[in-house]
Amino acid sequence: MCGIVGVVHNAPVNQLIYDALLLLQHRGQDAAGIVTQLDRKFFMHKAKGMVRDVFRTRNMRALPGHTGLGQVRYPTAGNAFSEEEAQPFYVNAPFGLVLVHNGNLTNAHALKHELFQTDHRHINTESDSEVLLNVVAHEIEKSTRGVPLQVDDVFKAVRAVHKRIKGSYAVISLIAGHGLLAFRDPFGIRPLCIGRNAEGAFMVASESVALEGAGFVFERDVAPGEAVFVTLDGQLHSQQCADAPQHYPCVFEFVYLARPDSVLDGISVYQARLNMGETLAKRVISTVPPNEIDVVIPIPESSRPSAMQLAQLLGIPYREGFVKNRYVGRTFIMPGQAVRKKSVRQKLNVIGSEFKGRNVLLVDDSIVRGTTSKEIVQMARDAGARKVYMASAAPPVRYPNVYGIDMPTKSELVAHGRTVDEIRQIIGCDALIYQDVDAMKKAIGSLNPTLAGFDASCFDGVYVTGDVTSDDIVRLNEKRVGTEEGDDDTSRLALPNSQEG
Ligand SMILES: O=P(O)(O)OC[C@H]1O[C@H](OP(=O)(O)OP(=O)(O)O)[C@H](O)[C@@H]1O
Ligand SMILES: NC(=O)CC[C@H](N)C(=O)O
Ligand SMILES: [Mg+2]
Repeated sequence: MCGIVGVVHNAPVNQLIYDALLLLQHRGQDAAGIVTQLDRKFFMHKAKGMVRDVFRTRNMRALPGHTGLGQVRYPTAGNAFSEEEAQPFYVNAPFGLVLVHNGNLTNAHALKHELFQTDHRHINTESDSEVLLNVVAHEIEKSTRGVPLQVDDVFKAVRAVHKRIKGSYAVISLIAGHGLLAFRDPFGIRPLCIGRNAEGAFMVASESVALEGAGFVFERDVAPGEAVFVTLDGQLHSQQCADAPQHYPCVFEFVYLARPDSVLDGISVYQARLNMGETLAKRVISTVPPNEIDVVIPIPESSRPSAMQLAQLLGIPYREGFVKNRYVGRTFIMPGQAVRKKSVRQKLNVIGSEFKGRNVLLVDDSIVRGTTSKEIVQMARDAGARKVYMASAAPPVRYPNVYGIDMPTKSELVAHGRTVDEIRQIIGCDALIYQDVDAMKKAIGSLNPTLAGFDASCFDGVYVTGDVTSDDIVRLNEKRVGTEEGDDDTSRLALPNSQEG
């Protein structure tokens, strides 16, 4: 996941986009970029780093114009350490296009070849988003050849794009001199919503929190497969461009990725997490008698709503036992296992008195590589806890994700090919309680019964697009492994009884 935003206004947009990106920072910490448009000229600044570091006053001054877009990147393709893969991407024809992308294409490799051989287009990075931009450019070129661009040409192009690209994509693009185009894949895997402000300006963003924070009012989600086109004078056009759209948003957005104060696809992320805490409480009762738990302690940040609800249902005190260093970012979306591991200790510190002599139930939203839980359990023991139980508001993460979450290899997932007791031994806790896959889907899905379901592939191995082959997964793995600076891939976890396949 990355965070994306686009604005069409009748006033300067640079600060609005900056503010929105700050509110989307939790979706990507690796690189950030903004493009604005004045007349027909694009102005771009992008670099590696967090929003605050990438944009200095001089950079902001150099971003004039009333239309623009931006992105915060969490790499899921290509190389996390490459500055040139920061977004937005630009091509000069047709018209001049810039594009930002949240998601991951599963056929980028084949498309890159096809673009070169058939469309005579050159891709200069390993980024799937550069491939996507070139497919969009080629299809707009085809649909408008020789005549001025009409709104229908844009939709025709998106229809063709849907047919060529596979995987997950929420996209915002600017067509120089014409307007802002946004579209979402036919399964609506990655989120995208539209808002308007009092002056009639439009903002399209990954999460509703970005709209609200920038003074816009949420209007609606972009539907799966739908394209919206906002002309430079502020006219909004929209059309369904997919043949058989079905709504399967990524369940991991609700588990971890999105901010709790966002509402995605009609579901409050906060309420989804409360509901998961409720169903998790039932699982806890059947594993550890509640009278053997003295205190419920969340692992900051994302697990708090679930832990709070769980504690309330069990009638056990909810206490803060870990203090988060607010200057350390999210560890899961950091590139490289070595840096992730070091960061857990830098990020979280114990309040010893909450652990000493107590049986504690630690609650996290998810256990992926096990980096956090392993460290945290040890920290609880070092602080004098008698028994350390661990509960995860999400089920075991057993399968690679190919739709924009950086867990491409089975071997890095602590739950892959292991029983819960084997995972418990690795993490080092006295009992380990996981959410159940169906219970999770029901807990979140009950908040919007109109959804067809969820992409929960990392939990159940079902890839909703229906076209992901094991070869695709291997290829996506190859692209990622070995790209992580300072990574100790083979020693990621000290696994006593590995059954990796
Ligand atoms: O098993 P792991 O591979 O360690 O991944 C899971 C952990 O990573 C995330 O926390 P993160 O620090 O990224 O963000 P948060 O502050 O939002 O909880 C998540 O909330 C879990 O705590
Ligand atoms: N997490 C994302 O959405 C990543 C977008 C794109 N695949 C990249 O790696 O830059
Ligand atoms: Mg966490």
